Amino acid sequence: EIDRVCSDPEITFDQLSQLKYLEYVVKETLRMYPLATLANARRCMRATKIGDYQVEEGVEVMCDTWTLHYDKKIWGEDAEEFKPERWENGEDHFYKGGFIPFGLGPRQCVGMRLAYMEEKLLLSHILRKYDFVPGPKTQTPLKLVGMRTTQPESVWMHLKNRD
Ligand code: HEM
Repeated sequence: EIDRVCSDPEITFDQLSQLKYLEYVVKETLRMYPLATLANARRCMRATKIGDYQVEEGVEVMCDTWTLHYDKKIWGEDAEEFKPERWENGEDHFYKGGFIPFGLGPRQCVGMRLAYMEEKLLLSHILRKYDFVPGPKTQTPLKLVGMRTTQPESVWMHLKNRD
């Protein structure tokens, strides 16, 4: 896909928008590894009821993004598998609010579009020249570390020249 769409040395914004499969890969990665889950906490400003739960003013409420992102009722029996194809029918195909790596609502991550663009741009430049190949030091599954944001403990990969 990248070879077909990005034929010039420079990669444009329009070309990035055409990289649909790469977008599915990025989304699927953010589903399986949501890296900033503590960021979408909220403080209740006025006592209210959410479903069966009474929430008092001042209480901090946090959604468990990890559980949501692996919920088989939303994603299907293959929720544990890395499957970019599941995004082919668009995001609206899933339960709204089931995918929240950037939070949701008026305070949703203001950098979301920039983050998508950066990830796609960087990956396209690398993948045009190299294949990622696992080596003896590659950690599988990834061991995540961190609290407010998480990242893999190590990411050892070999870059194999595609020429
Ligand atoms: C993959 C990358 C990123 C992830 C997963 C991420 C995730 C998040 C999450 C979960 C929130 C909380 C949203 C909520 O409360 O509903 C947030 C907020 C925020 N993010 Fe990001 N973010 C990313 C990249 C960025 C970038 C690149 C920028 C800026 C250049 C940025 C700036 C912000 C700011 C300013 C807020 C606070 C927004 C507000 O409270 O109105 N983020 N982000």
